Amino acid sequence: MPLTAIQDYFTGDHAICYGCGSDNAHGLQVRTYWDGQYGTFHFSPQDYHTAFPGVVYGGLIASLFDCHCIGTAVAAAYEKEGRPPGSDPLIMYVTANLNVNYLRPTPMGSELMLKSHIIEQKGKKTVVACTLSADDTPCANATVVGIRAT
Ligand SMILES: CCCCCCCCCCCCCCCC(=O)SCCNC(=O)CCNC(=O)[C@H](O)C(C)(C)COP(=O)(O)OP(=O)(O)OC[C@H]1O[C@@H](n2cnc3c(N)ncnc32)[C@H](O)[C@@H]1OP(=O)(O)O
Repeated sequence: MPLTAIQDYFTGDHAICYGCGSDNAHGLQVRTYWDGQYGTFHFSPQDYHTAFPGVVYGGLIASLFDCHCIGTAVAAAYEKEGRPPGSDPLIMYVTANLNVNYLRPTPMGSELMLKSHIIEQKGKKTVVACTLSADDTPCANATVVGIRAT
């Protein structure tokens, strides 16, 4: 597991994203740790992240999937090119498609774990799959299509 998340290499205009920008004080601060096979991210929902009593808001879950999977696509692209993360020329992806399945209510009060992996890397398109678990129980999964922007 790397000590530095891929998003910590993003600077300037690439660090303002609501989901993962380190310069966005109001953002979610998604951080993706890529080990060459899986991307991992832990998130603890706050009281205001609720949908109804005891259950995490689904839109928040979609946002976590979005930035974690795009971070996974970026990290995997650097690896595929045999370059250190963050090295020039900068690699960035945007989201073309985000598909979420809510499998069961995601409980408030537990740390959430997102685990992602690459389904496809072809040309400028990368497809990433991800599962979100609470207390080792999968609560949602997603597929994200990322398109290389830079
Ligand atoms: C400064 C400038 C750089 C900025 C760099 C960003 C920096 C950021 C830093 C932080 C990171 C944040 C991460 C947050 C993630 C977001 O929130 S990003 C914001 C939300 N997303 C957007 O605003 C994207 C809006 N959409 C677009 O700009 C364009 O539709 C896209 C996504 C670039 C694709 O357009 P395109 O390049 O013309 O794509 P095209 O050549 O037609 O298709 C390429 C491939 O993608 C597939 N594809 C295209 N669209 C779709 C789709 N909707 N569904 C499925 N597949 C699709 C095609 O089928 C094709 O597949 P193959 O035939 O190659 O197998």
